[in-house]
Amino acid sequence: MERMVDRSVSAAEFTDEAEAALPAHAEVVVVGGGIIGASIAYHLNLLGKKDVLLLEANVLASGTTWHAAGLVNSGRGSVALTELSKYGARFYEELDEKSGVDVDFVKSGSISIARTPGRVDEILYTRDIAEHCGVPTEYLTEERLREVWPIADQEGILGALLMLDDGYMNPGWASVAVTKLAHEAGTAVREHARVDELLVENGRITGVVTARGTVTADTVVLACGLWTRELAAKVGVSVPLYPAEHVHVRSNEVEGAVRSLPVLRDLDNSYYLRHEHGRLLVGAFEPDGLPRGVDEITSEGFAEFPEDWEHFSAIRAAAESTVPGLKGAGYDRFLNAPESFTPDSNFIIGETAEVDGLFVAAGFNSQGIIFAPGVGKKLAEWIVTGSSDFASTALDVRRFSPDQNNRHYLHARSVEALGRLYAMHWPFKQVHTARNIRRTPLYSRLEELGACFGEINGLERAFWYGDPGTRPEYDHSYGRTSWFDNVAAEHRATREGVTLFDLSAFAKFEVAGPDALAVCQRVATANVDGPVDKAVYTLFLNENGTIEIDGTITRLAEDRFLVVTPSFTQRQTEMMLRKEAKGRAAAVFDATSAYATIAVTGPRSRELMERVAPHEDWSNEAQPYTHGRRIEIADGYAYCLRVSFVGELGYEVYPSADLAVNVFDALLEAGEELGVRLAGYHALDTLRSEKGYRHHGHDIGPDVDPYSAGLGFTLAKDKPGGFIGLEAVLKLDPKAPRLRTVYVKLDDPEPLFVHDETLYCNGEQVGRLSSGAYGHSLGAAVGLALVDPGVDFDGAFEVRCKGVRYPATVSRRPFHDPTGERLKV
Ligand SMILES: NCCCC(=O)O
Repeated sequence: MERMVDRSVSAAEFTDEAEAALPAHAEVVVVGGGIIGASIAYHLNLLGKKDVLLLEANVLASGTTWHAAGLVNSGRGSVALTELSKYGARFYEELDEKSGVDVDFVKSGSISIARTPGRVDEILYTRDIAEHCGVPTEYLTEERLREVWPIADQEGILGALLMLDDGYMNPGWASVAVTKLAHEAGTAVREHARVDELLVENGRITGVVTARGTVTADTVVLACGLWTRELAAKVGVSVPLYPAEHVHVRSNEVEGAVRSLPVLRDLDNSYYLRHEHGRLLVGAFEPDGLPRGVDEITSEGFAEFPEDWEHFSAIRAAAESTVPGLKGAGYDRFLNAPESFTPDSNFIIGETAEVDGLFVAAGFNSQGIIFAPGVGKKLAEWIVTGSSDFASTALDVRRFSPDQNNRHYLHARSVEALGRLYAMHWPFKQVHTARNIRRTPLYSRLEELGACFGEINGLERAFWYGDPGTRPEYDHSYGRTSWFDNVAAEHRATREGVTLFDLSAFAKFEVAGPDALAVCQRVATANVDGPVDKAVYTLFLNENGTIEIDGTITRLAEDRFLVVTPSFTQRQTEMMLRKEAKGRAAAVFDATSAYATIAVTGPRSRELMERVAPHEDWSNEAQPYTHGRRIEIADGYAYCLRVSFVGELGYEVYPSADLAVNVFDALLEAGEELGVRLAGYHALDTLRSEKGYRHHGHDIGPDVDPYSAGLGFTLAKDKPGGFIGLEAVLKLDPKAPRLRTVYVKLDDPEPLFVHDETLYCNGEQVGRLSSGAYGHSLGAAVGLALVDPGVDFDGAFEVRCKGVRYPATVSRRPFHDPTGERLKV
């Protein structure tokens, strides 16, 4: 039976109810009968949700799933994603037996080959992370590669990593198998039931309207692939994803193409090879993808685009050069079909900011098969418990700016989205499409002054500054880059003199009105009922008691608060504040773009402030640490907070956007004699790593509770009215946290941290680096780690970087200024 790319799969395989009338109500409606929707429904059933309805516009698996290549690949760039893919690989291995459907899972393993030294570094990092997660790997010698992939020409191959538990299977039948399991566990399945509208009342989802009638629901999950954006947009919900062409072709029979042949990824040449019936499938992840608007997709199911051999020619040439047997074999199928891609190439899951009870799982960037089981499980838990419990920050639907949902922007970005999967994942790698869309008020000035920009959340930020007279450009490496010394100089200037950082990307909200205090008290763990002009560092928890956001709240007046949080939590912060403000006498105003934020930082920052704002008293008494005030500065006024994210004396100045350039220029001019320098986000990261300040999305997130993060001091458990997550927190024992946050420094000054390195104590794995950077003052890589709480602090520590274990020093206290003296001078 020809089952790959099979268009005959349907719920008819296991039920005759697929065309039956729709129920009037379901507790959860899952929209989309592909493998993602099926997995969500099934995992909901496993958690005890039995009233689940799965709606498919066409027949099962007729969206993106049918033309997937069915690759099962657990090698990922982070522990969080590897845990999800590991779950997927194990799930598929058992799927035949569990479901009674032959999904043809072949545990062949998969190999990533490296043709450049940088790629060798990358696969070594992938191996470190895999092994951290208990995923077996083998770094192949030339001889072993010849043994497992005898039909490849090894010319130009510098390294190869075999992931032993990987493989491939039939995606359409896997989708049927999972839907069948869900059906047996309680899910009602309906085909030819396209959802046309979502019903929303008072900010909450109440149901769906389909071609076959209306179904009311408490929760709706959109798992309908590239159609998700348009459906969500109908109710004002932003889900930025965009379709692009994705191609795989199948050769005629090739000698040596056998079932047991591992999937081969030639990442540097942007293609993969997998066996199929004695033939080879060649799949393309070309750097110059071809985006297509939804209006170009004319078919509701089994959508395809025409063959385009010309666009495919570079991939074909590369594949035929690696596998000489492919040359002349000819091809019997060219499959070109749409998949959906997101602006940052991570998929999109979670509850939407705009509509309560409306969840999303879409934009899988061609990785839907491997992630379907893990995402199904995690999203089902999220729905049932009300919040995520894993490191989902980088996947959360709320991470985007609403502007990133613009179709012109998405089209431009999607050109590179496909290729990003196989492109080098250099540390600090930047996107090159759809740039300069959102800029801070200081952007042009910073550009003139040599800023090298990076993009996060669609917003340009100054990451580092080039030498005068040069045009700063990123080069990339897993080792030291050409701009390493520039960052070092910015770092040292901050520790020793004074620097300016443009931190205008911060999300900023004003909460005002008689109930403003009540709103802020509910969302914040800290007690913000302090004196006017006092800033408080706080966490925002979810009901499960883990961390959603961190930031500062400053009381501007009795009834007015300034909430400042990380840039990519802007939507989430807004959602939390608005939810609490609902029905209360409080207004929430998103002031993110209304104000710039200029951080004036370093031991000489006071001197600079004295010069630029001479009418103010800059003594410690007049403005102690963590206090704010309105100051007369340059040619106007601005709010000024005495806080710091780098561990030095410092001020954050918040001029209105229209005054920002004036204030910035005045700071530069006044600072000239003091040797003021500009500094960017990379220096910010090196500085805060030495100081041990947590970075949201790495050291803290929904997988970490306040005690594990070492942030128990932010919990005002006795404050009137409590806070979101208090009940869950009260169940935790502060003296016996689940994990512990510690500070780690390598003894050897040479190696660099990338992400998620494994920490060992006395030879045993005890945790991982949650973030790290080069500590230019300390002269070595430095970071934070989440470790087993019982770790032996007197033990011998090591950190694994690219397969080598380096001795490390682990401390309970930050390495830089542990008592905070430098902040309070
Ligand atoms: N959908 C194709 C997946 C490609 C890969 O996992 O390498």
